[in-house]
Amino acid sequence: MSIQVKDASIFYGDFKAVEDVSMSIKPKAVTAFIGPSGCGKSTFLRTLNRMHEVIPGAYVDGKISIGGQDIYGAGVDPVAVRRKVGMVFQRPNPFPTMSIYDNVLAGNKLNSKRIKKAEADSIVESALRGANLWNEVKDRLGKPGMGLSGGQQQRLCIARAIAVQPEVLLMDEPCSALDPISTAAIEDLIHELKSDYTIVIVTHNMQQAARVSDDTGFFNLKAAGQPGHLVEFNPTKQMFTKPDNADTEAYISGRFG
Ligand SMILES: Nc1ncnc2c1ncn2[C@@H]1O[C@H](COP(=O)(O)OP(=O)(O)OP(=O)(O)O)[C@@H](O)[C@H]1O
Repeated sequence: MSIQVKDASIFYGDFKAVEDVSMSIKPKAVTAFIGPSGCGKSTFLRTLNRMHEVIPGAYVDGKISIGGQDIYGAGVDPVAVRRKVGMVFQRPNPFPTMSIYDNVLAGNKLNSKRIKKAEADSIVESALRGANLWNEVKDRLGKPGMGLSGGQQQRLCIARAIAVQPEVLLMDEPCSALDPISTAAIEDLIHELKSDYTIVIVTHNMQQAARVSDDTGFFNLKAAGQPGHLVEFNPTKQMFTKPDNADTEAYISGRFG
């Protein structure tokens, strides 16, 4: 599903963290957000599934539509939005007391009343296959999710996110806690997942943005304490070879940030 953002400004109480962002995110493609610390990448990402507003006093101005639906429209249930727009966080966060099997199903159990065993087994297998984890865990599905390596835990969290069949996957620095081999596994997975999902990823790693994304948005801050804004949004290839903006060029060539 495509995501259309029009004049979004994002607040924490009186503090405007992000100002006037407009962009069009393509369906079944990977879009990366880059930019220096504090420019509002994560804040903006969390507005795409209404996670921002769980912080008291936090709100969004402007319009955000996903697949044509205004997700902040009157009567829209934020829980339904979050079901459609899944999220994977920086640190793998499997539920510590749950088995691998139950971790994958955690979202489904919240959403629906009862799932038959055969259906549950099939959801678990296809989500774990989708997350490239099945072969590593199929013989120990009843063991705790916490017993996996960091990279496996992150793939388990991706399996949990895709088990509810979302349309969009948001990833907030999904590799920042991982070693290079696990990072490569997640990047390969992102590449495969984009044939089924619209993926938006925040990353500090510009090489990663260049490797995994089709489009890139560069966010920046005019000065500390000022709101972040979107400087440039372009196909990744162009962004990393011939950016439109001099500040983008300075950032990607490592002159600041
Ligand atoms: N819960 C919060 N309450 C108040 N202000 C916040 C909160 N979370 C973030 N901010 C502020 O909003 C601004 C944007 O932060 P955000 O974490 O979105 O930036 P970022 O670009 O993702 O940074 P980083 O790359 O360091 O993760 C910062 O000024 C930050 O201090």
